[in-house]
Amino acid sequence: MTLLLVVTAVPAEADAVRAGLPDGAATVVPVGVGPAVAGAATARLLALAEAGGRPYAGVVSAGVAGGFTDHVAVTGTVLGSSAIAADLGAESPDGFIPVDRLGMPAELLGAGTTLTADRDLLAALRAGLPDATVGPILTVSTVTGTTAGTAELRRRHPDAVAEAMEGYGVAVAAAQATVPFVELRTISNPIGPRDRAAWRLHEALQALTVASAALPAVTTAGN
Ligand SMILES: O=C(O)c1cccc(C(=O)CC[C@H]2O[C@@H](n3cnc4c(=O)[nH]cnc43)[C@H](O)[C@@H]2O)c1
Repeated sequence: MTLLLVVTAVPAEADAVRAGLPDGAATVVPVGVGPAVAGAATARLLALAEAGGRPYAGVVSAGVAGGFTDHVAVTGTVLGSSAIAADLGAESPDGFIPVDRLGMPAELLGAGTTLTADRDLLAALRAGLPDATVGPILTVSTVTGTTAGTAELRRRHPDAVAEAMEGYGVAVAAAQATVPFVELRTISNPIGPRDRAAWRLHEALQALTVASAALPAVTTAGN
């Protein structure tokens, strides 16, 4: 039987996912914070599974996230239609330039700054989570924490529903291993001026447990 790999940033998120899953429904691993460490760790897990003759059927980047509150409420659930590397590029006097518009050779850019979720995995999760908000999820290396930063992201990505720190890195690892990818997040805080004390982590982790009950359907998607 092929298995699903669910990667989270921190152990508390992994525990929340496991609490919503039947035993053995997925391998759940906290791989660390940020796109680089999450991508590298996910790539290693995928390669080891493949080398062992038991490749994963899909990879889910799961956890809590900051939400664009015009799209989703705090404690709500979001599904990523794509993972966008929102701060990979260059600043200029005329504004931010995404890395795929810097004139570099295409072969150096992989799939570019936007990686689309696997259609079948996304459809399976949408079916199980009809109240989830679906849209692009931004991946940032720096948590947005000002009104100006929020407005700038909003201007550049008006359809984005949330930001987190791992999705794009995990998506790159999945794409290079040709394993389907999707991102599932619950909202712990609004994106905006930093107010860490107001994060509703406990409720977001509870929501993550509830949402994770939809994950077993993902294993059969597309088969
Ligand atoms: O301290 C705890 O108990 C605890 C429990 C669960 C999660 C955490 C985190 O610190 C999660 C970090 C993780 O969350 C994502 N995240 C959440 N909000 C945002 C945001 O506004 N902007 C970007 N990322 C966000 C991110 O993926 C982090 O890796 C602590």
